[in-house]
Amino acid sequence: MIHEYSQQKIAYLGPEASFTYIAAESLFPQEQHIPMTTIPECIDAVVEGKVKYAVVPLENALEGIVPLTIDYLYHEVDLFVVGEILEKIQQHLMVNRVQLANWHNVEEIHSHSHALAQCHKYLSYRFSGVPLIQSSSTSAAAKFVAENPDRCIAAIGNSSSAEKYNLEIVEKNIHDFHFNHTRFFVLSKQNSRLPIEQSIGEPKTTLMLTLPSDESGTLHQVLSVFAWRKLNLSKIESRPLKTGLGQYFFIADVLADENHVMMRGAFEELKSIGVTVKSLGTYYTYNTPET
Ligand SMILES: O=C(O)C(=O)C[C@]1(C(=O)O)C=C[C@@H](O)C=C1
Repeated sequence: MIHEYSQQKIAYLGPEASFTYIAAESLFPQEQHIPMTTIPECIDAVVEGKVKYAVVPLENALEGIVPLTIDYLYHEVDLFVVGEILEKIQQHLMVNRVQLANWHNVEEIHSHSHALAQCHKYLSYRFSGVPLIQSSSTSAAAKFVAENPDRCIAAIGNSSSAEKYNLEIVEKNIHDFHFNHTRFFVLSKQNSRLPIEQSIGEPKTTLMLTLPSDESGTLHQVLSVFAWRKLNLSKIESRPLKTGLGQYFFIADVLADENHVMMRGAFEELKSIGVTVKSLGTYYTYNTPET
């Protein structure tokens, strides 16, 4: 019997050659990559069943969390994380080849807000006063520069964008700190794990914790639930609940499987102290080739 391979659809923050595209392409080289304009559009595509998975940025080593991703997962949808991709981020300054001779005098610099922030020191030293224009992604910025050859403008992004949109890199590695990596989530409707080998490290579980309001010592209690069970938290961070000042939920990454007996016990104990626990599932980490 002949089995026909049918490609799965993977939504990503486009257009092609964004950092998110590189992450999606590295983990799903055989699948069909569907570009979206915003992170919520990527996430909604999974909810609506238009794609199997979405790849979205979650956290950058220099700039921290991507609030839109985590807030949308908490407030708007019920999805699971089935994998995590780590990617090395190198930012370059690029211009249209038509403007190559004028690049020192660029009138605007376009990029994603995270990318602009990762190059803050460089930009204020070399291009003080030049307007920084936010785009929906680094590759969208590169595409914009390619489509406007008569304007003396630059984009910040990766070398794939320069290649894809036929731009010239005029300054390489302009990010302010050498160790620049971004974490991406692979999201799915099913609480499962990706059937892909070559993962690195231990299984990780991401939890969203909502504490009972205004009770002293609750966060301390929450931390001790994990501490005495020797459950290692690799991250804990708060985000506003959007119900008023001083009200937060917490995102915690635990280096353990959610089905482990210690984790089950932790969930029970958290419930008993009034904490609402939403698990986004247990998943493994994958590296992009150059990470
Ligand atoms: O703009 C892109 O290329 C993206 O994939 C988005 C994004 C982000 O949201 O942080 C991803 C990685 C980099 O940190 C910069 C931008």
